[in-house]
Amino acid sequence: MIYTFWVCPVVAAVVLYIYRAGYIRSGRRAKQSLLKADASTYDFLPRANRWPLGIDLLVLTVKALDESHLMEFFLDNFRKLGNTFQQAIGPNTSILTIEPANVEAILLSNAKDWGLGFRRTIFFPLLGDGIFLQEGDAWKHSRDILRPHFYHRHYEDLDIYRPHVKSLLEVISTDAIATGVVDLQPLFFRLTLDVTTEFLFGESVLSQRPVSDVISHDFEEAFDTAQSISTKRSRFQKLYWLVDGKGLRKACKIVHEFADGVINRTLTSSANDVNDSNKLPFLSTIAQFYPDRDALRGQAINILTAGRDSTATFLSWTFFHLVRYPLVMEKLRSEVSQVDETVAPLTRADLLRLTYLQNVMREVLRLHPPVPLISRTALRDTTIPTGGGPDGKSPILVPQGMSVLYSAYCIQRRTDIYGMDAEMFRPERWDEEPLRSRDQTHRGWTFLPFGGGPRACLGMDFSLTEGAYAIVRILQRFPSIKLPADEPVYVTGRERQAVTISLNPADGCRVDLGKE
Ligand code: HEM
Repeated sequence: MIYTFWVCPVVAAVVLYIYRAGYIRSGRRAKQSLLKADASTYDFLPRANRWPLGIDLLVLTVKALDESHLMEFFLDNFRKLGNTFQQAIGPNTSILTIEPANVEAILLSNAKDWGLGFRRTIFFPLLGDGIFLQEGDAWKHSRDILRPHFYHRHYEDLDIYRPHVKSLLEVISTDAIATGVVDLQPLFFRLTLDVTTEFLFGESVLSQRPVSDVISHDFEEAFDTAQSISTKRSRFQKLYWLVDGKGLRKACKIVHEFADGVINRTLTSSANDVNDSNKLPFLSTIAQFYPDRDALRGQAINILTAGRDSTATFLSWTFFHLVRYPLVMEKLRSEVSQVDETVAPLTRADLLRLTYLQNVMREVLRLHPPVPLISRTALRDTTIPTGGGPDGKSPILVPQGMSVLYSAYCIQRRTDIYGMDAEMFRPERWDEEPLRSRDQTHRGWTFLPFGGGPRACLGMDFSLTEGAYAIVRILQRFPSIKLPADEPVYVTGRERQAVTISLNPADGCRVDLGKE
């Protein structure tokens, strides 16, 4: 088992040392703060681990990861322990919650008390200094600079997606020639890479090309490796440095060299095209704010990561569900047959009018949010509003330095919020009360695939438009798409899942294109 070294004695000794030091410090601080705050201490929260240092929890977590059932494991813990509990693994004690009120406080009303914690240290070698890892004024500056590039008028006509979705349809047809069965997942990753690079650099890397561009494929491989090592590191928190620093450095070097090459090309061709500043690509416009090349590369890789992975994952889960729910597929197919690109090019507004499609996308994001778990770390002693005390309703004191994790995946499967059929893929639920009447953006902090508050996803509309357009075109081009005969079917949530930077179907998204 690849994670066996986690429990080797040397690691255990280091963990024990740091754990004791950390525990004593945070315990002292918590007691002092309690004098000031009318909140109950986290000590009384149900605990996911029983053994010291959370060795039992560590073993179970590693097993769940190995079996590709990590989110199911989290969900089981919430069902056993309640909506807010604590867990300790090694030196890290954290609180996990699926209370909408706690999420609202952390992301919005009390956001000033919360920071990104270890995210910056762990992901910096790959992502560099970009919006995902910045805080305070640096983050606000980036957000102000990047936000205007995401206005929907830039992609209202869908021109940015059109050629790449066309290439995707061609690749799917070619791949399907032999058996009629295709794994869409890797193809979606290339589609979203091509779209995002076009969006950022004004010129796509065209990774879907049949004669593969070796450099862009090396980049994809290195990008995946760097993300996977960084994600493993994030699970180790303070002990992140134990995980494959050499592999990470090697992969990051390839990613950075690739990004530098594309950035150089973009800036050189923009310099030759100074007359039409409206046509300057995203990157060239932001380059004036980031004369330092490392900073510019950082922003570019941040957007590239966000733009490629989550949208590809979202599309994979969409087809994963559609082929398993033929009635939904049929209803959706009937709706998308109302629009026809050969009559007039589709626009974003046309896609928004396809209401069943919008419901299907919401339902996919509910059951399989690409970012299933998010953490914030207390910048100072603070509280979350509910989950503590004997009745489980009092505020909870969170000492400075402690992390609170919320899981959109687990909140969005709560039966008291979504009904007893919360585990079922049923897009119709979005037309029913009370979901219909919830506010569109955060649905009362119970629908959080794009986060919330001031750091909510900047690319939400861009990715939903890309996803909607790709779904429509695939269904129109391949009207007989279905589940391959030999494909296993599990109850939703029991399928194998891979958790890297985003949540993916671990066995891909195989579909049978049937007779065209
Ligand atoms: C289905 C697709 C997507 C999902 C589910 C998603 C989800 C998220 C989530 C949950 C966050 C908040 C993270 C946090 O609170 O720590 C976020 C932030 C962000 N997303 Fe997305 N995202 C998607 C697509 C995109 C795309 C396509 C782009 C850009 C091309 C993008 C750009 C960003 C940026 C820049 C941030 C950082 C915002 C900040 O820190 O101020 N996202 N995304």
